[in-house]
Amino acid sequence: MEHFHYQQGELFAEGLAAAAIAERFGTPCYLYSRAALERSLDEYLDALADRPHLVCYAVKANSSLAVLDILARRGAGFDIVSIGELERVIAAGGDPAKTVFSGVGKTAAEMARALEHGIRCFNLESAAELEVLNRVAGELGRQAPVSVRVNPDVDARTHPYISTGLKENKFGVTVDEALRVYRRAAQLPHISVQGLDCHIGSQLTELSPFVDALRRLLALVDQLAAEGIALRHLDLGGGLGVRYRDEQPPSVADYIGAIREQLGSRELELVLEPGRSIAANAGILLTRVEYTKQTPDHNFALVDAGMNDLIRPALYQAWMDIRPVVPRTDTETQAWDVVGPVCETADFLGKQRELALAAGDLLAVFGAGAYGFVMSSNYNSRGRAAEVVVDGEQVHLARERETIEDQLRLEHRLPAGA
Ligand SMILES: Cc1ncc(COP(=O)(O)O)c(C=O)c1O
Ligand SMILES: N[C@@H](CCCC[NH3+])C(=O)O
Repeated sequence: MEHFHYQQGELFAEGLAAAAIAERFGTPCYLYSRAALERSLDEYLDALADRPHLVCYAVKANSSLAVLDILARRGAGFDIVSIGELERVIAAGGDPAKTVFSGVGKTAAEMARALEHGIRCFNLESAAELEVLNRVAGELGRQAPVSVRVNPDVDARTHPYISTGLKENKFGVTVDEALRVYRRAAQLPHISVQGLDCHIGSQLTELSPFVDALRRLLALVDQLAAEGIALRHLDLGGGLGVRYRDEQPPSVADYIGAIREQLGSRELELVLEPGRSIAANAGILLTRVEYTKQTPDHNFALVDAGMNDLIRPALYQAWMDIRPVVPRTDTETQAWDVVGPVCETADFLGKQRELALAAGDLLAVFGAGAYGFVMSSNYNSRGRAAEVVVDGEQVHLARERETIEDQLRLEHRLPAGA
């Protein structure tokens, strides 16, 4: 059974009516399905069960403590890009020893904290970062485990803002530079070379860019081995796409199958960093229509979720499915622009959507479990949405709706007389 499904004329999240959840927690509200999260993680774990592997869920996709907790209990490791994400992993019960640290701008303080927690690996993105890490590890009397993130220069054929593996992107180092970085790393006293890393972009809907990147990586693995630098793992990053509209991304099983075919009999542990493919379709955003406004050429449905709550449509012109929570039969279907209350023309969730709706109706935005709440902001002094997890017939509040008091708590007027 789908975790979000229509039954008796209304939307259910697992065993609960979405309308009742919206009533209880208010809108806008993010809703995550525990079973959906577990199922998507299991697809990775099952496909890799008979070979050395570590699935490091990319925390950036959805860093809710409740979500991390669910995935940690199910056996996930984590891919982090800041020390804040590591603190979340730890607070959620995740294991630092199963955590890899990516990102182009790690600070010395972040490195020190990650070393103290004993993370599994640093994915280095530059030669300069290697020197800083060696120094920090030396000061702490530790060995820092590292991989070098290679930018294989393959076209991920995705939105330009989320492509990361082209030579013009800021991520990783070229294959030639990687060789130099590994040679240097092998000589440094506080560095322990562990693996090779790459991540070529997000929302990939074809296998060929992954396979091309992997071939280039394996050639480098062989070259390093010939120089006496043996690697323990290969980290292929994340990036597998999901279906938002009519995309046809490969299944997790086919994706892993293609990787396994290239790996052949190599013993290397395979590390993956999936984010979107674990979380996107495990979440929806519930929002209520506050007003409708019809002009001679446009129908606007003004909803209570804005671009500050869900920025993907505004930022990438991303198409996300919008459906009524309780579909009506008493109004005709028309093309609606579903727009938020924020003072920006880009503040829309969807345009020209064929819907039958009226003020007061609830809408659900699908595929909102990844890069949804995590990219939200307080723009227009709006409080961030509540997050809840549905678990069978139970519902847990994962994050309270943010109030203006929460926002004001960190701020100060100038002192009197200033
Ligand atoms: C280094 C790294 N790993 C993993 C991911 C997760 O990617 P996705 O959510 O597309 O699986 C990202 C984001 O694109 C990333 O930058
Ligand atoms: N935030 C992007 C994905 C970026 C991936 C980050 N490495 C999205 O919503 O599609």
